[in-house]
Amino acid sequence: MKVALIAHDRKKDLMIRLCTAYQPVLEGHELFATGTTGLRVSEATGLEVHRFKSGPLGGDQQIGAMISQNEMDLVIFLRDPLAAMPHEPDVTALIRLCDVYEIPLATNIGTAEVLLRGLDSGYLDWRHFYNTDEKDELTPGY
Ligand SMILES: O=C(CO)COP(=O)(O)O
Repeated sequence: MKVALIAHDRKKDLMIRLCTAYQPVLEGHELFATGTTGLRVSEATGLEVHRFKSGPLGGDQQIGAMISQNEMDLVIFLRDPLAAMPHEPDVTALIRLCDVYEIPLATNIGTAEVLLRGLDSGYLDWRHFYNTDEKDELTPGY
C-alpha cells in the first residue's frame, strides 16, 4: 500500500513518535511525504520515504495529484488546527480529494493509530480492488 505522511510543524515530533512506534507496520509499505516531514521521519527512523516538495511549496498538491490518479491508499495528515497556514487552500484541497476518492485519512494521532492498526490487520485490503488496470475508468463514490 502507498501511505502518505504529512505533519505541520507543531505536529512533527508527534509524527516521528507515531512512525517510530509503528515502524514494523510502515516498513512493509511504500511511504511518501511532504519535504520536511519526510526528512524528519527518515532521519529519525531510517524508513525509506519518497519526499515531495515542502507543503507550502506545493507538496500537498503533489500528494493530491497522486490521490486523483488512484496512486495513494492511505493519508496520515497531522494538521495543526491552531495555526493559520499560508497554504491553507492546499491543505483543504488535499483533504477534499481524500473524500472525493474515498481514501482513508487521519488528521489526528488517535485516528492515525486506528488506521495503522487497520492497515496491519488487512482492513484496507479493499483498496486492492481499485488498484487495477481499469483504474482510470473507476470514479470511486460516484
Ligand atoms: O505544510 C505541510 C503540509 O501542509 C507539511 O510540509 P512539510 O512536511 O514540508 O513541513
